Amino acid sequence: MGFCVSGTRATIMGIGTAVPTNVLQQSSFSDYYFETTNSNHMVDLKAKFANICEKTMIEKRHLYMSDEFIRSSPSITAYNSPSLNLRQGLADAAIPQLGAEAARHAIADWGRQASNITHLVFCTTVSGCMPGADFELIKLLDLPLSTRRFMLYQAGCHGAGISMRLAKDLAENNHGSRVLVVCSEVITMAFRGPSKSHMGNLVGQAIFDDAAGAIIIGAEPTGNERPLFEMVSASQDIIPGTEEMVVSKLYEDGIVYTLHRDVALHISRNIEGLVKKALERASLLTKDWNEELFWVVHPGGREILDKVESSLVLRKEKMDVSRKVMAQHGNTLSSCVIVVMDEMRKRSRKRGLPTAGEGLEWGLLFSFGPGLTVETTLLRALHNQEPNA
Ligand SMILES: CC(=O)CC(=O)SCCNC(=O)CCNC(=O)[C@H](O)C(C)(C)COP(=O)(O)OP(=O)(O)OC[C@H]1O[C@@H](n2cnc3c(N)ncnc32)[C@H](O)[C@@H]1OP(=O)(O)O
Repeated sequence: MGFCVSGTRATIMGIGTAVPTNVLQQSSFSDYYFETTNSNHMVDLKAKFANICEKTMIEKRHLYMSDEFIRSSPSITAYNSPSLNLRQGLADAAIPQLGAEAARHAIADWGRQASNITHLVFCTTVSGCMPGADFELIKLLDLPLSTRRFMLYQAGCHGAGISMRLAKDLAENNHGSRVLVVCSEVITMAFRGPSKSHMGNLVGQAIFDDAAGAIIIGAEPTGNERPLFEMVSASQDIIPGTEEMVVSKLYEDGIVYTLHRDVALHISRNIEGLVKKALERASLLTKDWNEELFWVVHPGGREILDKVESSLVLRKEKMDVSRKVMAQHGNTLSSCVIVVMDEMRKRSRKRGLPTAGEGLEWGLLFSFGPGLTVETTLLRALHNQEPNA
């Protein structure tokens, strides 16, 4: 069983992910963090941080920075110390490396040669240099020098949504094009010690982590391509009056962000309207959002998933995949929803379901970022990639 591809619409033809090998357990992270940042004297703050870590429902996280690097970099473990050179040096290497690993998996999943890629959209929330991570990726993957590149720095957690929307436009308007989207994130720029007067930093230290995600997007699949999802529509909205909710600035001591207590509240108050808008735009008359839709929601934090779920009156299992990715990876910024999509199609295949979208045809992908900005992608799951499905 499966659904047919409709004409020239962009489809997702391959997905890949990558994480660094250094794994931190969340249950012991407060001890590790306060020890390595020489902050054990801040007893009350440490207890508060341990409580936040527990409430995240994250189990483990992956970190590009090694234990040795963290312990030998006092300018990084301080709350604020000039450290941009050191941070940028690490990001210069990490962002393309991790992105290339995810891209190799996506290309293998797609099944065609890297030389068939025509466009590259590279996105990261951290780092900034020219020639950039997109340029490095061309070298690492030996992509054609004529690959048309788009580099998005300081993209935010909604970066995958932006990149996919751009890739959709490219794929649908350039006959035969195959767009490689890479979202690569490491928290190297923003890892810092605790401060009593900056709780948003502490929340971020408890949830943000490293991962890369890559996808291949193209229209009009050829015989040997087996698309997973069709991208029916892709849109962006700002939630009015929320620009102070998530703010990230680059200083000489790295990226400093503020996370307001009410991020989840604002997202959940607006999500129903955005769902309706996306469905109406496609003239989709779904009545039961539990029975008829699959959900790929950015795991920004436990509270965001909880509140989105309750405001849309979704059954708990509808957010299972986002929760699993959050538990196993934390919030990996822009790459997170790609990891969720990958997990969903793997789980669907394992369970023998007919589509990569938990057996359903229609689904919504949401990524959230500063602004607050919401990227909404309406997906149509085509078929499972299991050869005999
Ligand atoms: C949306 C985007 O732009 C993209 C992104 O992904 S950015 C990241 C967005 N994610 C977030 O902002 C995190 C969302 N928050 C959460 O998931 C949850 O609040 C959490 C897991 C961090 C904590 O769980 P919780 O159920 O709220 O725990 P709770 O016991 O109420 O709070 C723990 C403490 O942290 C404080 N706290 C939580 N979030 C805070 C924040 N953003 N700023 C300051 N303090 C905060 C609480 O006030 C509380 O303090 P006290 O101990 O003094 O009471």
